[in-house]
Amino acid sequence: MTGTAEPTLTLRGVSIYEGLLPPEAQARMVAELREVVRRAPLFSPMTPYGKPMRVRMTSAGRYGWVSDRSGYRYETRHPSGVAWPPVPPTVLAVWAAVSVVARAPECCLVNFYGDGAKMGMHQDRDEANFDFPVVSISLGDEALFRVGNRTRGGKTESVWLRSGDVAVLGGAARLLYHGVDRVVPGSSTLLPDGGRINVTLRVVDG
Ligand SMILES: O=C(O)CCC(=O)C(=O)O
Ligand SMILES: [Fe+2]
Repeated sequence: MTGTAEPTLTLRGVSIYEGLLPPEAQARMVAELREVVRRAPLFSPMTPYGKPMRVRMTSAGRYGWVSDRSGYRYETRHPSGVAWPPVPPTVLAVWAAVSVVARAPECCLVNFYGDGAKMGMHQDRDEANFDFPVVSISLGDEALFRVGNRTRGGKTESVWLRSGDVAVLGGAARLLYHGVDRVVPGSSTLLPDGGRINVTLRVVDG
C-alpha cells in the first residue's frame, strides 16, 4: 500500500494532514464508529495505578487496547467478552492514504473525550514492532496536541488538531511522548452532543 496524501505540516517529525477528511467523510466515519460503539460500548479503563482514565475508550479490529490493575495491553475481546467489531472501511481508507506499509492495522482504538477529558504525556509502546506507524484521526471538537521527546520531559511543542485532521507518528517520531492538554467544547458541530473522538490505528504483532 502506498500513501497518496501529503502532510501539510510536520511537528518534531510528526506528519500532520490538516483537513484530510472533508465534512461528508467525517460524518460517514462517525456513523460507522457509532456501530462500533453499539457492539463494543465505550468504557473507562483504570490505569495500572488504580485511577480511572478521563477518556472513554473502545476498539475495533483483531486487538483492542485495554488497561486495568494488571497493566496496559492488547486483548482480542472487549471487557464484556464480545470480540471487537471490524475496523470501519472509512478508517481503513485513511490508513491506506497516509501509510506506506504493506500491513493492515490490527487495532483501531476509539477514544472519546467528553467534558474536561485530556490525555497525559505518554509513549505508544505496547506494540511489538515500532517500524509501523501510529495513525491518528481527529473528529469533533479541537484538541491541543503536545509533542515532546523520546524520553519523558524536555521541551515540547503543541499543535491544534481539528475535525478531519490526521496525524502520523512514524519513523523517528514513532516513540515521541505526546498527549492532549485540552479540548475546546463547542468548537465543532460534527457530534450533536459535543466532545471529541480520536481514532488511532496500529499494527500490534511483530
Ligand atoms: O487523542 C489524541 O489525539 C491522541 C491519542 C493517543 O495518543 C493514544 O490513543 O495513544
Ligand atoms: Fe498515544
